[in-house]
Amino acid sequence: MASYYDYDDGVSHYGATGEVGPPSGLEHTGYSDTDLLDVADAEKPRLLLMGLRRSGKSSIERVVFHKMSPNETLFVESTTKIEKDDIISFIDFQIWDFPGQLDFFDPAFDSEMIFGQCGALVFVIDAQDDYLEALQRLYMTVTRAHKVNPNISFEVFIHKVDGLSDDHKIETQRDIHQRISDELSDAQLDNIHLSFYLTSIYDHSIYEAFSKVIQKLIPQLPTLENLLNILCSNSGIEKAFLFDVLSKIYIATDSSPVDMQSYELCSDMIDVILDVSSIYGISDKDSPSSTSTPTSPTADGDAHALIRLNNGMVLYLREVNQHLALVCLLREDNFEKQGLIDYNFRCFREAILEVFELRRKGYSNGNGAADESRSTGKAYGTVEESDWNRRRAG
Ligand SMILES: Nc1nc2c(ncn2[C@@H]2O[C@H](COP(=O)(O)OP(=O)(O)OP(=O)(O)O)[C@@H](O)[C@H]2O)c(=O)[nH]1
Repeated sequence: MASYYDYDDGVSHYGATGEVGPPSGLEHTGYSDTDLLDVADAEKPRLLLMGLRRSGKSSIERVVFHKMSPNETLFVESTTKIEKDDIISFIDFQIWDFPGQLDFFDPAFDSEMIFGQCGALVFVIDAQDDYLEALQRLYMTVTRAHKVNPNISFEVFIHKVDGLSDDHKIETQRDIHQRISDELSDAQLDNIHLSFYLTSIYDHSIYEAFSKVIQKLIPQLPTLENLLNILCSNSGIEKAFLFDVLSKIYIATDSSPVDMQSYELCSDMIDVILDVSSIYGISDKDSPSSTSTPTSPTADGDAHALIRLNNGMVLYLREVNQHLALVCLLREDNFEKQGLIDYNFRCFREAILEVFELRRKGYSNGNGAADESRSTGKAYGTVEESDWNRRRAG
């Protein structure tokens, strides 16, 4: 049975009742110093968080992956060393949070090692501040990283936009895009592609942006989208999201356009279910079949929930496995055939598990997938609980 879990730092986390230490889903190693890289770290896909001091890098990481409330980030201390964070969830990767005052010309700065296995580089710009210096740093970072590893995807978060009017947001994004594109084009580096996102930790925009960043690291994305499309068209579902429950990042959605309101509703539903199940659900110890420490909201790993909205729509959540949940939005009329929807969901779940099972086998046999992961920085999801336990023990 899952519950919110309090670390010493008072941050709420999703984990298993009665566990001592970090919850099974999310572990913060909090170690520093690049010299201590071990082999396992070197193999994990890496996501770098860079930007000037106080731009909001650590806050983003804490809010998205450690459930810190946005207001608490006011007290986050400045990062002085590279902080690595193992995200052991459905998406198994490492986040490296860099200090703002990073010096690229320091001989200790090993570009090859840092950018070599990087899948994505997220550069955070404080939109409430003068951003000219940040743009210079962005240019320097992108050109250096691209030289070492041309496969990195560059993601620019134009951050703290909660303090800006809608017009100002658009104008800032346009200006930043224009300036950096001009600089890259002057240096004949037009082949470097940057993606821009308007973000704030005070709303869902940061989750939405991170979802898109992470999706680029998931090689199975087209298959997942296809499966979701098939599910939606055969079950009368208007919109479906496949969520990583721990982070509330959606790892895939069907191909109909994402509208922010539907996304927010589906994402909020996960919070509601976790909160309710942590208070009223069956505890892990109560379950006779309980042998391990599942992060599933129910003992049998088959959680589902339904919320009827006052506009004739229904929100329906089904647990896929301990890390993933499907949340969909459909018309109440279509929900009359719930049996059909549930049957289709079971087929969908089997297909998803098969996709990742194949990948996992490739990964653990070392027959190509792992090598591919190392060179592209892609994240390989796995589904077997035993596998998770093995990794945690390691
Ligand atoms: N208004 C607003 N403030 C934010 C947002 N994100 C972060 N902040 C604030 O920005 C300040 C700096 O955040 P940090 O996360 O420490 O910034 P950092 O980039 O990690 O800073 P260094 O560790 O010094 O490099 C904190 O006071 C946060 O509360 C946001 O989306 N909106």
